[in-house]
Amino acid sequence: MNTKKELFDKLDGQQIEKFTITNDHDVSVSAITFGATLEEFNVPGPDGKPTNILVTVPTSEELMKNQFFCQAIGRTAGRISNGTFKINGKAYHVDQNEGTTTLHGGPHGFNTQIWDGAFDGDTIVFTKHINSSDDSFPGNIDVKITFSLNNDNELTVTFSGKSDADTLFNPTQHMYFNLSDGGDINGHSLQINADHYLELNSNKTPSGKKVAVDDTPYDFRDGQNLKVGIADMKAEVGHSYDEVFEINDHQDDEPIAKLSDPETGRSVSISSKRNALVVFTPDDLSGSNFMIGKGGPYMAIALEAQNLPDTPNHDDFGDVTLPAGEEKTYSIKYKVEF
Ligand SMILES: OC[C@H]1O[C@H](O[C@H]2[C@H](O)[C@@H](O)[C@H](O)O[C@@H]2CO)[C@H](O)[C@@H](O)[C@@H]1O
Repeated sequence: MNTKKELFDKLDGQQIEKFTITNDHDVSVSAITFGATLEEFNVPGPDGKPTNILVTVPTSEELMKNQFFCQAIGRTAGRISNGTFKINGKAYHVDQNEGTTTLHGGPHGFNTQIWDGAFDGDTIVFTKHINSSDDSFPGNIDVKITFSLNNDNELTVTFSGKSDADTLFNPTQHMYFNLSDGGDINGHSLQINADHYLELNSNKTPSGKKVAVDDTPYDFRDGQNLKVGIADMKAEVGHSYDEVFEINDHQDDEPIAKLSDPETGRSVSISSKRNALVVFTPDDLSGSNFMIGKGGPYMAIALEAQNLPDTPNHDDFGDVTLPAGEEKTYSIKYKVEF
């Protein structure tokens, strides 16, 4: 296992650092301190050259455009309706960044912060103290995000939070994958361990209704080709995937989803103990300066393991409260095969 720290770029005069871990199979992971962003998850290509299976952009400036490319998301992933929620009966209102909705932690979420970075052995450790006055959520919170890679080609991202007042904590990593060698994701296949998805309002906040996936393009239980799925979605629903799947009860280490590319033989299995996976297949990501030249339609699929969004506004969505003084930790594991 090798580690390396280098300068990535500068943002507003501040140095953005890049931390890289490489394992014994030439799989490597690089994260930068702006937005706790994963810039690279490389596997050896057929010619032995590193092939990045993440779709992201090459500068901090471009990350600022807010597409959330492979960035850390928090305090709360997904949308909070009207930026309003209650914790133990007390009402809170946080800053909105999408009309009346708070998306991905609002305008000052984890993805907008410059994190303090260091190695702890082979593990990349990013920390940040975020005041309530910085992001409008209740409680001053200490957050730690770690990225580790083992010799089984497993990347684990771990989020820990501790706040001095009751707050919400539902973080994720906004991973955009493309397992091809320069193509799109149309030939990829996706399997998800989910019997239900959430019905969404026109502003993409959950209506509260959970819908069975049976006989719909939302049924990924036995695996589904994405081109077929997207075409069926467009025909039956009117748009491609930007959906919240409720993950079935499962063993802790049983993957919740697997993305595979039959053409390159690459796959990523995602493990998480939480109850949701967001799947987002943007129709066209042209216009950004992508790291690996995969511009155009269906160049990436975002897979975001998290708790069901808008949690406190729905009785049966679970609990993402972080009580004052308690520490909560969530991990997401990505196992790559090639
Ligand atoms: O501005 C970029 C895109 O922002 C939204 O997409 C988000 C999507 O709705 C979420 O479910 C997912 O978790 O994150 C996406 C990135 O923020 C807009 O809906 C989309 O139209 C924009 O292209």
